[in-house]
Amino acid sequence: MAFLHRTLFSASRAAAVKSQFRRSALPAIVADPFSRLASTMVPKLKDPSLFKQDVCYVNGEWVKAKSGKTFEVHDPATGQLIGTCPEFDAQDAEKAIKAAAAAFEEFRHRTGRERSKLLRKWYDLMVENADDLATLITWENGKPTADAKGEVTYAANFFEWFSEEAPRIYGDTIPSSVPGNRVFTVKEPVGVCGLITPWNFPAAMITRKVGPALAVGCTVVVKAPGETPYTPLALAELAHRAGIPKGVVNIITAAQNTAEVGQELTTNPTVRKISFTGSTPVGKLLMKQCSGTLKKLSLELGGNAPFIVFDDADVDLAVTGAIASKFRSSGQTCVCANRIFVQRGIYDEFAAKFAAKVREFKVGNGFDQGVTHGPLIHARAIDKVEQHVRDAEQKGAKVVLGGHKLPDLGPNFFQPTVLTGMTTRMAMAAEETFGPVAGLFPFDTEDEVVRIANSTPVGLAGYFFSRDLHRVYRVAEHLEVGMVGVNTGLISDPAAPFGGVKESGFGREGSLYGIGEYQVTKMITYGGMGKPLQR
Ligand SMILES: NC(=O)c1ccc[n+]([C@@H]2O[C@H](COP(=O)([O-])OP(=O)(O)OC[C@H]3O[C@@H](n4cnc5c(N)ncnc54)[C@H](O)[C@@H]3O)[C@@H](O)[C@H]2O)c1
Ligand SMILES: O=CCCC(=O)O
Repeated sequence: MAFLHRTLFSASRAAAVKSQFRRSALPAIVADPFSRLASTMVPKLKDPSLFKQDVCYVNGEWVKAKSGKTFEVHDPATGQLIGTCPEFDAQDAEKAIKAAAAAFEEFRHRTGRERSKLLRKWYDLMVENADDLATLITWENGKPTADAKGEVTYAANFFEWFSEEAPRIYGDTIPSSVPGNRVFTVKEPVGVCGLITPWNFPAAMITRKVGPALAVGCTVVVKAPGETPYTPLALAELAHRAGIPKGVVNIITAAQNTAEVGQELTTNPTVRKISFTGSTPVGKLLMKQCSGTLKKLSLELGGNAPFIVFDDADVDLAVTGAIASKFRSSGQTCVCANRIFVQRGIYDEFAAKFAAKVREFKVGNGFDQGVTHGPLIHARAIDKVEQHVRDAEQKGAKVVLGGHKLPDLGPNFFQPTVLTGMTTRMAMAAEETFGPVAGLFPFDTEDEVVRIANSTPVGLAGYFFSRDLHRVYRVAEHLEVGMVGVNTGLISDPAAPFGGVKESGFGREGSLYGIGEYQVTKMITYGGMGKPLQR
């Protein structure tokens, strides 16, 4: 666990990130894929063949969109073109679904041990190619290299975890209430799965779904996010090298056609399961679309995490936890602290220590040395952050630190911001900011803060800091969330069930619970059994 935390979260601050940018001149090994972009800033890959341009991975082959259409992908730090990707449409997606359906007939009958070995091989390849995967993540997502490396480790660990689960899929023997009957259950793979993932963890959100799906014998069509398609396509290349049979993993891309491809995945009767990570409005739409064919569904949606610091907490520990939870990936994770509640007796001390830590951040291009926080993903994200800060300011909050865009760095950069004097009338109290803005809300009593913490339609993660054992149990039990961090701001772990309640969705990813999301339970009754032996 400690290792995971180190790799995931503190690496960006600790490591001196070596700049990987080169301008113009490209050595021979970086020949084809980058050649037409030679005048832009191009990061160096050790293995350039991991950069897949203009092709998706379907039925074990690299294919273009039937229409020939492509969309552009831009570096969020520089705005420069990274490359183009196929604009798949419903027909292209249908081909991928057919490939997955054909592969399912064979793959479902492989033994758990065989599937385990395939996942393990894929894991090994991710580890071997970690530097290149991290480079792709930083390039298209913007997070600093050290954080991107942390994501690769986190992502690969889902394959490792589920490779270990694959050979251990058990059913039950059930005592029947009917004399002579024998009742068993077997766990079967649900079938072809449509997996739709967001840009904030270009690798980990995919492996967290694909790992359990393959472990139990499902086949998948992954719709990669239009903002960050190259990391998923590199994963597809590694799947190919790992010997994953053709059609078992298909990775497709779309930007403008996203809704059309989503419609195909959610309405095609061959697809038996949809797993989606993204915003609550899109999750609701996909659920509606799935209702026509009653697909099994997992929805990992938006949050609005309360982070509560009681006056009996270790303030320094709480500050460290709040920094990690709030500013991970520049605030762009669904489990980031969104509302930081601090009990009045320690409010000023906490605010001062917290702001001092934020002041140490270095914002910049994720490839640059010493940078701890990168850009946001796009202009829409910047607009939302700006709106939340201005709204809070107008309603009386004090901007202690930051509060503005950083146009000198690029259009997608925003200052890490600390606001004090927050109240529940402000937009940040009700909406997920998804950016580097920490609003500190004062509170007086435990009852009050738990009531406010729960007064939101979503419930993904919640955190609190306290040294009172009774309070620890009480508050953990009363928070209406799917995941609670007590005296820690970091809860993500492939071994732990990840998921929400209320409008944060349902289903659990990672852990042994993650396996069940891709299975159906079949009950078999054998009648007329159990007669006594004739002596
Ligand atoms: N609970 C979690 O595990 C989790 C993880 C990451 C992000 N999120 C949430 O995601 C949101 C941020 O990401 P976003 O703004 O990109 O979310 P989004 O819902 O707009 O997009 C997420 C993914 O869904 C795809 N998508 C969008 N509309 C679609 C449609 N009609 N049909 C099919 N696919 C469609 C997008 O291309 C993208 O790949 C936040 O609310 C965040 O909390 C949740
Ligand atoms: O943003 C959502 C996922 C974050 C995580 O897995 O820690």
